[in-house]
Amino acid sequence: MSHYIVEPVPGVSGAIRVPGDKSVSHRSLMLGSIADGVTEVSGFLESEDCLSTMKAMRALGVRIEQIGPQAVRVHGVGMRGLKPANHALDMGNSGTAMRLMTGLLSGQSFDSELIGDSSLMKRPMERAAKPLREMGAQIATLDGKPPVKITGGAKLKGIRYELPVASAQVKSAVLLAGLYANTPTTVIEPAITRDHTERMLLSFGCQVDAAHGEVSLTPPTQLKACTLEVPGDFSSAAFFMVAGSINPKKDAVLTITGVGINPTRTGLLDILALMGADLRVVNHRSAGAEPVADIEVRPAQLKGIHVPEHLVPLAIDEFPVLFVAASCAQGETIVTGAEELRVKESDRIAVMAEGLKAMGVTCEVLPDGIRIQGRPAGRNEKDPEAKVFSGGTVDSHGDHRIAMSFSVASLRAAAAIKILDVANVATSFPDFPGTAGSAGLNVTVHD
Ligand SMILES: O=C(O)C1=C[C@@H](OP(=O)(O)O)[C@@H](O)[C@H](O)C1
Ligand SMILES: C=C(OP(=O)(O)O)C(=O)O
Repeated sequence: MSHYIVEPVPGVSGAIRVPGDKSVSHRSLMLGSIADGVTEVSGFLESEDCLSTMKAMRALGVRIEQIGPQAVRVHGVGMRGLKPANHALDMGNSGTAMRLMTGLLSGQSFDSELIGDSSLMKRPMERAAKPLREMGAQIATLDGKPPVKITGGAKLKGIRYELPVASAQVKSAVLLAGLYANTPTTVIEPAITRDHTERMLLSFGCQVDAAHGEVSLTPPTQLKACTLEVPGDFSSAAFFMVAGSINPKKDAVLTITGVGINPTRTGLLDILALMGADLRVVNHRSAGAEPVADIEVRPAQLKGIHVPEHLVPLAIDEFPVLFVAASCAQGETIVTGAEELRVKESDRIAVMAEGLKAMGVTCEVLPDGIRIQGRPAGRNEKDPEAKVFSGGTVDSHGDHRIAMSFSVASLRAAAAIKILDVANVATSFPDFPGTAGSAGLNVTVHD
């Protein structure tokens, strides 16, 4: 099992680029595959999660070429052109791939089975299966978990579905099945979640209307291939936003270039601003349907806050690294309304609390969040170099975001941090140690 050794460093600075957006990359393969014509994708994230989706689409008969670094060409087969795979489709570590594919495969004429790694096999799938069954799909799960078995040939009807949890994956699964329904489908969200599916469907010529927390899709006769540009992943940039904020190097600027700043993803910008961070979003431009900018980060003394609950879904993958920021803040940070963190690649509340405690941070696990005491008692709160973390060994429990978050903690650690079970960092950020190194962190991989 591989691990990281992360040595303390004087600070981070300079300009870095993070790899392509994972959510957008998955969707580009799925929609490109069922479009008519050839879809070219640039900035594609060649991470294990997206490669699981690529393998699945290939197994369903789609020709996908990797035509250069981060560039793929998808030879769409049309909405009715997918072929049955001759084996179960392995979605690896990816909840997004499994839930979106459940929606897409519900509308096909053939049977499919979806499996995944040991983490994914424990994650809840009924949340997607339930509305899809209401549409007429035939889906079986095992005690609500994978394998997900989809019986083909169902005649789908459009539904009006009120999501019980704020989930872009469930919303997207219903919309993808809605492409194959005989009437329009509407999804009502309890809170705003990422809208990449809606934006990309529009790029493929599909009619999607979104307003007042409702998204409606009119089933198209075809999707038209297009050219897609994938922006840098905000969730990967998040590690460096926190690194630049807790940076012990005075007056340093860390710039992350080409980051997707879709407002349904940027909750961390708002949360860090409330904590007193100095983040500047500059050089606004767009990558097709997605807004992009550069983000400049300067060190700041953060203060603890109660994170507003409406920001939780807009920052859902950023909480592990936010907990690192909160540990460096003055005073207490409270997160509530975030029970979804318990059903990600790991229980991110429990696993982060375990690691923070192992490094001397006082925190209390709540059923739906956490309470973190910034700065362990007795430290000089005025000294930007005060060490917040003791160093030592933490276990990521195979969760990529936990491993990267504790790497960022090294900036304020008294000694090296050994992070266990880090291979899954490649699911979202294949060269994290390299990019982290160019910002000034010292992350080495060991077997
Ligand atoms: O739709 C997506 O691409 C994603 C949605 C979120 O999951 P939920 O929908 O389960 O909140 C997020 O955590 C995941 O990393 C990616
Ligand atoms: C939760 C995540 O991904 P997924 O649900 O696709 O496994 C993530 O990347 O943090």
